[in-house]
Amino acid sequence: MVSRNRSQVKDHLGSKVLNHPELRNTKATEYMSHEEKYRYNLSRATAMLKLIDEEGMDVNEISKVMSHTVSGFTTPDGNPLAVHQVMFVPTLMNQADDDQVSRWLGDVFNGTIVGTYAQTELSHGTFVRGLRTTATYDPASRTFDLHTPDVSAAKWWPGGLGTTANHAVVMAQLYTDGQPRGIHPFMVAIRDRETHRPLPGITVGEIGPKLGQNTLNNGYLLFDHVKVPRENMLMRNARVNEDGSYTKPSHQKASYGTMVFTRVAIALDTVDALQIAATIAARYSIVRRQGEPRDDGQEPQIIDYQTQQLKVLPHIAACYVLRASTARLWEHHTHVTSEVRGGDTALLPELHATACCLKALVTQDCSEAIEALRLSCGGHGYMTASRLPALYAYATAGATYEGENTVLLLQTARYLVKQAGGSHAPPAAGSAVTYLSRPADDTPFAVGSPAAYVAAVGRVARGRVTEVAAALQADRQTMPEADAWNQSLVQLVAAALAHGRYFVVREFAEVVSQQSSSRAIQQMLQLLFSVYLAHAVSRAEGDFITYGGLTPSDIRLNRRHLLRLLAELRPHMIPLTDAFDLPDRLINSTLGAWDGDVYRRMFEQASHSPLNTDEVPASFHQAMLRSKL
Ligand SMILES: CCCCCCCC/C=C\CCCCCCCCCCCCCCCC(=O)SCCNC(=O)CCNC(=O)[C@H](O)C(C)(C)COP(=O)(O)OP(=O)(O)OC[C@H]1O[C@@H](n2cnc3c(N)ncnc32)[C@H](O)[C@@H]1OP(=O)(O)O
Ligand SMILES: Cc1cc2nc3c(=O)[nH]c(=O)nc-3n(C[C@H](O)[C@H](O)[C@H](O)COP(=O)(O)OP(=O)(O)OC[C@H]3O[C@@H](n4cnc5c(N)ncnc54)[C@H](O)[C@@H]3O)c2cc1C
Repeated sequence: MVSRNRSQVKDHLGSKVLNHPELRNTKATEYMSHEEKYRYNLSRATAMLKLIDEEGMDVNEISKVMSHTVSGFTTPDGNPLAVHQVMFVPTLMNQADDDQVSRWLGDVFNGTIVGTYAQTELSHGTFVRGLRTTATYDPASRTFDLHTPDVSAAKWWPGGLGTTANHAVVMAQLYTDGQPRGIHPFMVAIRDRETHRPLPGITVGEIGPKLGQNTLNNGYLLFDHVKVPRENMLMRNARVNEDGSYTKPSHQKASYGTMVFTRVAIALDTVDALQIAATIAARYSIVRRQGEPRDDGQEPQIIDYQTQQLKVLPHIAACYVLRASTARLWEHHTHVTSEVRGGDTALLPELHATACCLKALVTQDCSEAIEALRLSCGGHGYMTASRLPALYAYATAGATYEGENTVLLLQTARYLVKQAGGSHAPPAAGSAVTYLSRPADDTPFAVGSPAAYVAAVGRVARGRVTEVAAALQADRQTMPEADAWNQSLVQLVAAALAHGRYFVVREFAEVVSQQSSSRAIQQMLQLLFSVYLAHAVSRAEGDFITYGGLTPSDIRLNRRHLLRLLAELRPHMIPLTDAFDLPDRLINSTLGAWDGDVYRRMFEQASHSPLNTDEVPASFHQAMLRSKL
């Protein structure tokens, strides 16, 4: 199938998804019960899966239909099949051997097997090595015994596990030949394929309400000595032979591959949520007029307040910059994964380090930005029907799942300090860390020069990383490793974020320089880039003085420069958000529709409140009168 660019995919989806017979008629779910919401979202998620199958979509296209933009329309309260599609299927494809793939994938694609990715336990999420579910091999029966030693080791969180999945990839501590072999993946049937009842030895259920995505259907799972055939350990990487002998994987962390993939997918996808929020806030900021009338007798559009421009416009620039860098990461992931499948794992450490820091940077920036955009819509931004609360709930979940952000930044920092100290294999050509082994870029700072800003961002990253690497090295001489590491945690996290910021701006600088289709587009990209850079400096002025070579006078100039740039960007705000190409039904917000008919839509949504059905609700007689208030 010919690969389509993002916009073409949306056009294609526009007809396929929005007009799909089982998807086109949407219902308001706000007043549904938990169970009704689940049923509604599950039936729509199933229709989407069928569509993916009928269309024969490749992974890039699946990523678009599973994206937040589309899922807000198909499964507004969370997709109970998301983890099946984004984690379970990719795990089978990348970690099952060829025999296993041919054994299971037919049933996965015909919908007989529906799965989840069961890793996190009640007492362990971050520290994967600490998981306590065991898989003990018995050569006599050629089975693994899967067991949950106590309730704190119950699997807790997996999406779709609650009531949807009948299989799980279970991450468990492997014991064979009496030896612990670390965490490995096992394909486990948890519910009967026909009756959907839990299989013997399995306790399973749903964990309860959350901040958002309540139909993601997160669940719990316990095993009471459940026997699993030897052939159900995923064996593309490590193997357990019939006699119990163990063959190591080609890379120690090969079984963590699904997490790398999902981090990349989350980074890419969270920008979609930001694009929706930015479109809503931009449109509302034009429609909304409030304040002392101006010379023309009209109250001002709120976007003409300088403070409102600062709340909205830098986040539109961020949509462009983060979209470009996460798309590049996605391409890089595809390349490295094919190398790893061919047995060459040389690029894996850096991919892991980059995926960790971009997932963290993007989810952190996007959740902060969406909250700022929600506040920019005043009271109406607090309404569920604005869609902004749900967008925030979605983005902020990304800061926790698939590796809590602080923990992921520390993984990146670990790689960076090793590179800075020369104790890691030297980076490959084109690596994102070569700047650490070169002299600092001494391009002098000048407002108005994106190249000078990029150089300063690079000096901050270099300064942060080398400083913390030196502090760590010094502490290691006087205290145990764990204490030395803990002593530097805050600075390590800051160093990893600074490195992530440098990655992002370098990638975008390249995108701008390679753009040749139109001078006007290039100028617009340059303006967006300038806004992003000036805003980045304004958010971390101390860093740019300490490490970036900026003076207090540069900082003052940058503040003024940013405000001038915002005024320059303001007339382009609507075309720039229209260019995200988001149909109203995908935006699904009272405040963010293309025609700007905000107030009529707000009344229309209020008419759905069940409390408005009767002029005097029954509760008045039942509660208020009886209690003689
Ligand atoms: C054709 C059909 C195909 C289908 C394809 C479908 C495609 C769909 C596509 C796209 C969809 C996009 C849109 C959708 C977007 C998403 C929607 C989201 C919906 C909801 C989904 C919710 C999902 C959430 C799921 C989860 O949360 S699962 C649980 C995740 N858990 C974690 O992430 C735990 C975090 N902790 C860890 O990862 C580890 O514990 C640790 C912190 C890394 C430490 O590990 P460990 O203790 O084992 O490490 P050490 O022993 O200390 O060793 C460290 C060394 O190891 C290296 N390392 C660590 N990890 C990795 C790795 N992953 N890879 C490589 N190397 C690794 C590290 O660098 C150290 O190396 P050293 O050299 O320094 O020693
Ligand atoms: C909506 C949602 C969906 C999920 N879906 C799935 C799923 O499908 N499958 C699955 O297996 N899991 C899933 N999870 C679980 C998720 O992956 C974990 O919650 C996540 O990895 C964080 O782990 P934790 O809960 O143990 O956090 P904790 O590690 O307990 O974090 C608490 C605090 O401790 C800090 N901390 C912990 N360790 C360190 C350290 N070494 N250094 C410094 N600070 C540290 C953290 O920074 C954080 O501030 C989901 C979670 C959510 C919220």
